[in-house]
Amino acid sequence: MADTLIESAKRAAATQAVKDHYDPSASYVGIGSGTTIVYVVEAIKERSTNPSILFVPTGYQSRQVIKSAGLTPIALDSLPEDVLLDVAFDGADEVDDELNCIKGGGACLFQEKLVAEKAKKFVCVADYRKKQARLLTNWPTIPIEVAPISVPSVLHALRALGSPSPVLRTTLLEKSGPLKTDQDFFIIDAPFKTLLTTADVASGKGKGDGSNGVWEVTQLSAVIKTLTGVLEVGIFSGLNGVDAEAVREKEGARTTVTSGQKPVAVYFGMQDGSVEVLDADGSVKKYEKE
Ligand SMILES: O=C(CO)[C@H](O)[C@H](O)COP(=O)(O)O
Repeated sequence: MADTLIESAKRAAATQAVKDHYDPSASYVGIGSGTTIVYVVEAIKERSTNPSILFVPTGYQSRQVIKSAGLTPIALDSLPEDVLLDVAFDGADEVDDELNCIKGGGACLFQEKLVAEKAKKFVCVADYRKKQARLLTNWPTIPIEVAPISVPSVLHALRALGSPSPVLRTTLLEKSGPLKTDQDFFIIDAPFKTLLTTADVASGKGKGDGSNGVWEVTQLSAVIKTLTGVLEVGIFSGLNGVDAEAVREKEGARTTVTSGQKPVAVYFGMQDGSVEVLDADGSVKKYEKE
């Protein structure tokens, strides 16, 4: 029963997100990974009238989902450097009040971040379990993609940063050893205390610099990213694509490398069948069950 509720919530959120953000005249659309994205692709398929749209996957599973729907995948690195995706859809493991996300539950965080950053707008789709005021409330760990040889040193550094028991993720069949990502890297799952938002820090709820083991989302992500051997961190924070573009327009060449990785909107399928949308501008919209 709970499972049916969760799947209906995912489908409702995906259908609404596609209705609001998928333009059938788009050229390039990013498609994330996980179970929720399957409903996004299903909804896109229903609306797609343009066979020339190309879909950019975030890994093996995502590519399979695109192909099974009869849509055309294109690798991210086949695109011209200056081309942006019109939109990218993806799921998340947890999303906070500021639209910061934890991703990487399915081990695809590196390519997911590349695709989110390449999109004019990244739209996140999730069910009600993922909606939490602060990250690391319900979802227990930060997924971190690392080079295999760096595992002992990264585990050691994470403990020093305040993660009590970071672990190397294994395959479901534990005896098969560590799970390998699409890059042939490994994943470390690191628990931390519940993360502060930037608003928490601004209002004096803590420095968020790791003192007493308490981190703010962006500061923790930045510190982990500096560890040698870390390819990417499963925290999507900072600017979103629309804000990043505004910075580029205002400041020109000096900041052309600025890219957004946060969603512009998150669609949550709720238990009562409605869909709640958190927008980057702080507004909340509700679509009642159809
Ligand atoms: O980040 C991801 C994979 O690395 C997924 O988007 C995330 O785990 C959500 O998955 P699901 O839709 O199955 O709950």
